[in-house]
Amino acid sequence: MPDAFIEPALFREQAYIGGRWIRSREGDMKTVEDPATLEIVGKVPMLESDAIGDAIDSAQGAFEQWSQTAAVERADRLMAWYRAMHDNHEALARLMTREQGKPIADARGEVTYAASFLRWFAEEGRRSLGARIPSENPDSALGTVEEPIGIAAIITPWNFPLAMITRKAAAALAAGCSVIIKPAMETPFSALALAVLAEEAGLTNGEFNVVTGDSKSIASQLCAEPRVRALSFTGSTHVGQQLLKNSADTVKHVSMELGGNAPLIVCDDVDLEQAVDGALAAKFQTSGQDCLAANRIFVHRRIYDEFIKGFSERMNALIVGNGAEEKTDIGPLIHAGAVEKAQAMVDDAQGKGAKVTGRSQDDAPGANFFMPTLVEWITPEMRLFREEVFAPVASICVFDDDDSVIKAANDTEYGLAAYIFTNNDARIRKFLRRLDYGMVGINTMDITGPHVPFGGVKQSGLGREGGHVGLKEYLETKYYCIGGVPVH
Ligand SMILES: NC(=O)c1ccc[n+]([C@@H]2O[C@H](COP(=O)([O-])OP(=O)(O)OC[C@H]3O[C@@H](n4cnc5c(N)ncnc54)[C@H](O)[C@@H]3O)[C@@H](O)[C@H]2O)c1
Ligand SMILES: N[C@@H](CC=O)C(=O)O
Repeated sequence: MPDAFIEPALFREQAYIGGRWIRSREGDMKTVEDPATLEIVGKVPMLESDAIGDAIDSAQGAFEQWSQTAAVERADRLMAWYRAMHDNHEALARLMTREQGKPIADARGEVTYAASFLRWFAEEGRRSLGARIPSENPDSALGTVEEPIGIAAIITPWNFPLAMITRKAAAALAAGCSVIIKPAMETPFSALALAVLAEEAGLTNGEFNVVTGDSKSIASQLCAEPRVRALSFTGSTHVGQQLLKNSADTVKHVSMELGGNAPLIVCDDVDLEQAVDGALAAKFQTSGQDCLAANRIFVHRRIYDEFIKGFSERMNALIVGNGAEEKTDIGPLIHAGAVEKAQAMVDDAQGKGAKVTGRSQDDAPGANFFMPTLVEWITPEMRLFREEVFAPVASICVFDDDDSVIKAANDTEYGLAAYIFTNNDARIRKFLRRLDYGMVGINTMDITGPHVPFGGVKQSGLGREGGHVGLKEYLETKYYCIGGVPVH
């Protein structure tokens, strides 16, 4: 049984398939640990392939009905689910902190963010409009209708255990698709809590399924299945590439939200306090484990010393601890491997001449914690320049002019988000045009929400989630031509 921090009504150690709660046939379970304390949170079933087959059958049956319901009825279900999330806001946040480790304030923010997609797509689903095409033949009427694509398989990461599911599932369900969710096995309980609330909202016929088990084999089965028409993945570029290959044989519609390597550029004309605030938030939110995290901070040489002074004072004041404590700013990393990777990347930079400051790692409050670290004089041959560190490590580069910083910022295979801090309008226009990224924040790092088209270019992904275009990922345009219709 979970401890008192977790609301028992939302806690399920079973998968949710076809409106039923399912255990594994052989009884195999996977243990989930609290990354802060290493205590066991609970266990989830390692489903066998026949259970995944059941999920596909249920989703197909559900699709045939759900796709035929009125859009307003689907909207009502999504709004009921939205309200259920709000009624259970604190319980969802606590469960997330327990299994993911993020500070409780961040978890509360994510619950609000995750629920916002349900409301947005409840509204947006009613506007999946077709079009009339002016005919070139006086006897024909031409147009398009938007049809739901079919079953959508949704595979999500551990860093945003609720929002990465609702951003996809709400769009798919609003469009008329049924969904099969495979959450990260580090954070399955948030997904299962979402299923408890989906059940309460009346999604009980296989429209919404959550399966747990071996990620690679479940993903392979979903990719190989022709009835699964869409695959929407959020996670690392490496796994995304594998899933793209696996989806080729059944020619699925794929949406990929992959890794980032965001540059954050601080020009010499800025309000320094605003830039320090923005850089701290862009780096340390979600304890640095965010696809939008500023992975490389470029600071103009003229303001370098002043920026570093303000940034490091504030960084060293961040409170590192168990996310369940209200005062915590930085929680644990997801597992020991993430700590090892961050240390190896810092060591690599130091070995190549970078300057490393910050509190000693000996002060870390547990095995999975990484103390906030500042690494200066980062250069392109260092791993911290090339790879996502996914830890509270701030990598700082210096620059002298606009052209060189734009070139350096674009010198990566990633292209998710970029940030600029400047008060010069001409510079804003130039950077906006030339930064090769899907999303650009100007004088802010607060760029997301249900209403925006979220997504990256290059190896950061394919497609967009959220906004009006988010619905399109789950719709096929069907063209029609009616002959023998005289046009008056
Ligand atoms: N672009 C975005 O919107 C966005 C949002 C959040 C996270 N991310 C990215 O996600 C990454 C961190 O998440 P992660 O560590 O969970 O990523 P990951 O790629 O390791 O895992 C993502 C999902 O894929 C599953 N998975 C892992 N290995 C698999 C395999 N071989 N075959 C099939 N499925 C497999 C996991 O169980 C999980 O459900 C970072 O790169 C981050 O930038 C991107
Ligand atoms: N912070 C992102 C998720 C990336 O990890 C978002 O806002 O969707």
